[in-house]
Amino acid sequence: MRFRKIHGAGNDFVLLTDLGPADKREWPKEAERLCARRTGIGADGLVISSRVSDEPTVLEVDCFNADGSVATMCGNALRCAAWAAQCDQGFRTMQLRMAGVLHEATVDTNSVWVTAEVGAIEPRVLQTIINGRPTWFDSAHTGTEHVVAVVDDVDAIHAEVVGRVVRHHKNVAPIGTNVNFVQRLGRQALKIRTYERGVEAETLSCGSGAVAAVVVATMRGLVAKREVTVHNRAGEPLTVRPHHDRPERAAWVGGPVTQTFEGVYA
Ligand SMILES: N[C@@H](CCC[C@H](N)C(=O)O)C(=O)O
Repeated sequence: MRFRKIHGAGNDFVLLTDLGPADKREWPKEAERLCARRTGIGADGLVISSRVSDEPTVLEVDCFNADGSVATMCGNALRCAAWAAQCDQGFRTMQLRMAGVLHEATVDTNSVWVTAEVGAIEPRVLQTIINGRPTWFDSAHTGTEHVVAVVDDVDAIHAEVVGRVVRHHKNVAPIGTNVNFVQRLGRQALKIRTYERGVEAETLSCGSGAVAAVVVATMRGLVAKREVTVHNRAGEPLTVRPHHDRPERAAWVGGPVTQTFEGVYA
């Protein structure tokens, strides 16, 4: 089967497009196999994208985390799928459906933008000690579960260790959560580190996490209700801006997409 290895601002995926009817597999197991860093292709997730409508252009996009669990929203996977549709078929604007939710997408020269739905925001859902300091996390649903802590210095945090503890915290059981540590850099800039559920590790960037970070930072009055640049571990920032028509309910997230290589696997 042909695949693309592709990343959205450092969040990397194995991407399969327009599979034929014979290409049926047990996708959760396949995701685990393909995403394995040592024995597979290596990725944070497996993404399967198929065109289901021409007018308007609609892609059905499924995303599995590296452990085989289903991601109900993955901003970077959507951005990668939109990039590939532009590359293969020339579409610059399209809709993408993931887990039953329609997202808009626009492919510009240097950035691919998709929309994320903003749901419930809950302040202070859980607390943990970080570097000796009690630290609160707020939750923001951006198509999937995220908690966000605002801290002084994201680089001083052992994101992998604290992230794993918070991801399993009793207040977010049983489904758990993605965990974001955010530092304010100014009225329109944040720095972020994200521990991803389903990858069970820190990833280099997370689209829905960037939106959650901006939603929480806006609620706390730390950033302006405008475009915010979110600096991540990849050094390839994502930009989050309020949706023009539904600023409280949706946001655009945009940034680079890079294809690393293509291949064939058995
Ligand atoms: N990296 C993604 C989020 C992926 C989903 C997450 N791991 C989950 O299962 O909730 C993004 O770019 O949004």
